[in-house]
Order: sequence, then structure tokens, then C-alpha cells
Amino acid sequence: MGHSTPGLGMNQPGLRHDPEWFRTAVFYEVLVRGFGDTTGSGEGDFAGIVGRLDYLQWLGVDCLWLPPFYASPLRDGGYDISDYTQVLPEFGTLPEFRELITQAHARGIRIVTDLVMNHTSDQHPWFQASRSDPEGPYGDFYVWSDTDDKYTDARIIFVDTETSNWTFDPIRRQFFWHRFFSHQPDLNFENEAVHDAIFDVVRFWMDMGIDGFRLDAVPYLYEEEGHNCENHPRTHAFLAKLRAMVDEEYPGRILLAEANQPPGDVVDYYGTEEAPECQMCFHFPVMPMLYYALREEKAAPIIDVLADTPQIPPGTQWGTFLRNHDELTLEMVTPEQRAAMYGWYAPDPRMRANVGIRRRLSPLLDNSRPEIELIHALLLSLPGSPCLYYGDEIGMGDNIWLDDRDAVRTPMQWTPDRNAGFSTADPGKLYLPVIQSLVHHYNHVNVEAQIASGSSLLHWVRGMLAVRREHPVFGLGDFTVCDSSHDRVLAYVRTDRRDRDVEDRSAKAVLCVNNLSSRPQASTVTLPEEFAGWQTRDLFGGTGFPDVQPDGTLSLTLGSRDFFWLALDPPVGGDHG
Ligand SMILES: OC[C@H]1O[C@H](O[C@H]2O[C@H](CO)[C@@H](O)[C@H](O)[C@H]2O)[C@H](O)[C@@H](O)[C@@H]1O
Ligand SMILES: [Ca+2]
Repeated sequence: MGHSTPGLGMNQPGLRHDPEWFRTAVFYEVLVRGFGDTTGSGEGDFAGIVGRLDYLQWLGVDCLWLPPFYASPLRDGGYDISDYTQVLPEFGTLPEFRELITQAHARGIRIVTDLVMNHTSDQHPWFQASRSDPEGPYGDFYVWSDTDDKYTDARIIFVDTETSNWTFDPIRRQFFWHRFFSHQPDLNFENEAVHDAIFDVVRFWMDMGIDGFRLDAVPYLYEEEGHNCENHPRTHAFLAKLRAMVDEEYPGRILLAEANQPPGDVVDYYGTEEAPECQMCFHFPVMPMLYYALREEKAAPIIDVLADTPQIPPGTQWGTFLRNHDELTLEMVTPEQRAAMYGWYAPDPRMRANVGIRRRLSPLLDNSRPEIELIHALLLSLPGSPCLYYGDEIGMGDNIWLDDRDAVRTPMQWTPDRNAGFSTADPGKLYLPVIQSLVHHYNHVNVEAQIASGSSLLHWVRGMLAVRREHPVFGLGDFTVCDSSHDRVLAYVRTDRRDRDVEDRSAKAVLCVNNLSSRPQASTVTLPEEFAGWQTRDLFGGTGFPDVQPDGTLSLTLGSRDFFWLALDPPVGGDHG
């Protein structure tokens, strides 16, 4: 098996100059370990991604997000870093990583990596020095205490494994603070030397050529007695300082916050006009509501969470997603919604992890093609830049018999051959076994088979990304919910209010109508007044649909889990820009 995707010879346009590229981009999260093994080690490597860049370009993604590939004992998928400026030798070398950036950029694909600032591995030399030499230069790099009864208002995040945020260190004979695993001590952001050390890490990777950072676990940087130790004002002050440095030294690079917080708290990570922080934040609250709405078969959960979401500053963007390398987190839903979602989506307790569900998209939706299509249609048309998770474009399965979140981190399935074309290693040597479940076996769920079949999910996803790319309104447009006569039908208009060139043929406005019901539904939707009398046109086939009525209504009939994306065009001869 070669390490490229045959038949996808692509042109190499290079990066286009667009300081706001992230506002219309499609992101793709890919684990270096899981994409392609070029050495037969059983683990993926940088060259394995390079060999698949033509595939990613063909698919239509604009930016890769690479979770940690740095030196690590790998007790938390690499989020336990033991050296910020070294890469795991099994993944390759720094020059090979640089080559990955070069090759991606040549294809117009940007690269964002993870910046894990809140904590390190306990194997990091900073921690080793801190525990053994309290008076030394690293003595104050971590959060130490003689007792374990400080900051008791902070919740425990990894409830499956941890019983306290403090662990006693027998060497220093003090407790150290950790918001995650007990082998991940939190850095002490009260210490300015920690800021300097982190800034050096940022410069190191930005000098290497990356296009930005996802800021891992960013709400937890600062602690204070009597505070829940999340979203602390000093965390925001530090982020503003980081952003100022990045803007000054690396203009155009982005910061993307991973802040699993309610909408009103997440928006704070954009900062203010005077003190901007991140250009993007993942929208954690909307994600579970997409799944909730699908099973409740109601539009309200999505409408409500978006109504609770404050406006974000000009020039910024949400990051939206359906799945990622973690559990499908249910931290942002009510206890009643959580109970319902566990019942619908994780009936077997093995499917749960911490406060969430450790399953992939396709198994979550019982491999239902209409549901997978509808949830993608929502992801790609609601406000935000979507981030796909590797393998979901072919409907890859999961393995709940593996530990923790490894359930959703198995090798990418390229072909029906040995190890799904991921590696030539002895199958027993793979970092995780490939999926061989009845429904999602790599024999039939693989890229090669889906490229060969024009009606595959892969071709469908690619087609959706192509349509989205043609119409910047999906990234840049306003969002207005339309009243719908049926509570199972979610309708909204995206409107591009920028000044436009006359040659610009992209849709100025798009009406998106989604039937969340498993049954066909007829609905009359009411558009904003400005669209009364406008014409409608299907964005996929160009077919004309009925005009919007003079009173702003439009009646549509949708099949089960069906959706429409209808361009709105001013009436011919009308006085509309
Ligand atoms: O580095 C520790 C963890 O950081 C991220 O965690 C996030 O994931 C948690 C669920 O797995 C979530 O509950 C929390 O709010 C997040 O910060 C990272 O994505 C994890 O893989 C990592 O273990
Ligand atoms: Ca912290």
C-alpha cells in the first residue's frame, strides 16, 4: 500500500492572502498518530499526513488542527507534554513537521496546533526541578500547597478518574494543583516566568510557520480562593497579553479558544476592542443541542441556545463541530437534557466517559445516512467555521472496548487492505486496532471504496463543502431565525451584508430549512420583511422554487430529515442591491 490517495492529483495553489481566512474556512482535526504510518511502526507520522494532503485538498478543507504531537509520556493522548519544543520521535522530526507545513501551505491548507498552557506532564523537566528544588528557578512554576483544602470551589473535571484537584508529592512533601489528571500538574500563572516560558513556546512554533494555536483548556489558567477557578479575570488579562504579542510579532496568526463554558462566558474569550483575546472560540453549548434536537425532533433547543449566544466582535468567528477527539461533552446541558441524551445516545454505560459520550458521529446516529446528512447540513449552515473530525467524512465507527477516549481515536480507514491501508505493520503492533465492527468494518467503510462510489457519504460531504465554499455568506453572513408554522422545522436566513462586486455571483442571502422530524413535514416559514416577493433557487441544482409571498411567507414540504438551502434573489426588475 502506498501512502498517498491514488487518483487525486491536485493543483497546488498556495495560500491565498486573506487576513480573515478563518471566517470562511473549513477546519479538519487530524491526529498525527492516526492518519498514516509511513515507517511501519504502527503509529502515524508527519509524512503520513503529507501523503494524504492531496486527499484533504480534494475533500475541500482549508485548515488542519493537529492535537499535540510533542514529547510526551502519552498518558493523556499527548496533552501531557514533557518537552514543548520536541516532537514525539515516532511521529518524525522537526524538519519533517516543517515539511508538512510547507506541503500543506502549497495546497492552500493552513495548520493550527495545540497550545497546552494550563499544565504539563509530571515528567516535564520544569516539574522535576520544581519538586526537587523548591528554592530553584522552577520552584514556583507550579501551584504548590501544604494542604489540600484550598480552592475547594473548583469542580473536578475528570470525574471518572480523579477525586481531588490536589495530589501529594512525596519528594517536595507538598500538594500540587491539577485540574485534569494527577500526572498533569497545573502551571502557576501567578509567576511571570511562566508567561515568558509559554511565550517562548509560542514563538518557537510560530517561527516554524504554523498559522495559529488552539488554546487547550484555557479557562483554568488562574486560581483564587472563593472563585470557581474558571474564566478568572486574570486569565483574560493574560490572554490579552498573549494576543498583543502574537499581533505584534506574528500578525495574521490566530488563537482559537477551547473554553467549554456557557455562551455568555465563552464570548469573553474574544476579549474587547481595547484588549482582544482570541479570533475564534469553539461553540461548546450549541454542539450537544444539535444532537438533542435530532432526537427530540424539535427546533427549539437549537433556537434557544443561539438566542442565548451574545454577538461576537467584528472580525471574529465561532468554531463549530459535531465531534472531536474527546467525549461528546454534556457539561453544557441541563441535568434533564443530559439524562435524555445518555438514554438516547449512550444506552451502554461503556459508551460514557466523564460527563459525556465517547462515541463517533456515525455510531451515535446509528449509521443513519439521512441523520448524518442533516446534522452536517446544520453544521455547515449555522453561524461559525465548521471543524470536521477525521474519519467522520466516511462515517467511521468507534470501539467502546478501548479505554477512555481511545474509543474514538482509531486509525483512519483508507482501503479494505491490511490495517485499512493505514500501516504495513503487523496488525498487533498498531497503536490501536482498526475498526472491525459489524456495521463499520474497514472492509467497507474506507476512503477507497467511497471514492469509487459516487453516492457515498464522502462524495456527499465533499459536495457540501464545495457549495459552502462557493457562498461566503455561510461564513460571513448574518443569522436570522424565521418563524416556522411547524415546531419540528428549523428555518433561518443567512444574509451577506458586505459591499459586493458586480461580478460576485455568490448568494447574497440563503434560506436554510431543516426538518428535524423523522416524518415528512409541511411548514410555512416567515422570512424577514426585506425578502418579501424574492425568488428562491436551490443552491445544489439551481432549480427555482416558489417565490416568497408578498407577506414574507413561503410554504415548503420536506421529507424525513430533509433540508433545503435556497438562495434568495431579488425579483427581476426590483430595486434591490
Ligand atoms: O489537557 C487535558 C484535556 O484538555 C482538553 O480537555 C477538554 O476536554 C475535556 C473532556 O475530555 C473537557 O471536559 C474539558 O472541558 C476540556 O478542557 C483536551 O481536549 C483533552 O483531550 C485533554 O484530556
Ligand atoms: Ca490552572
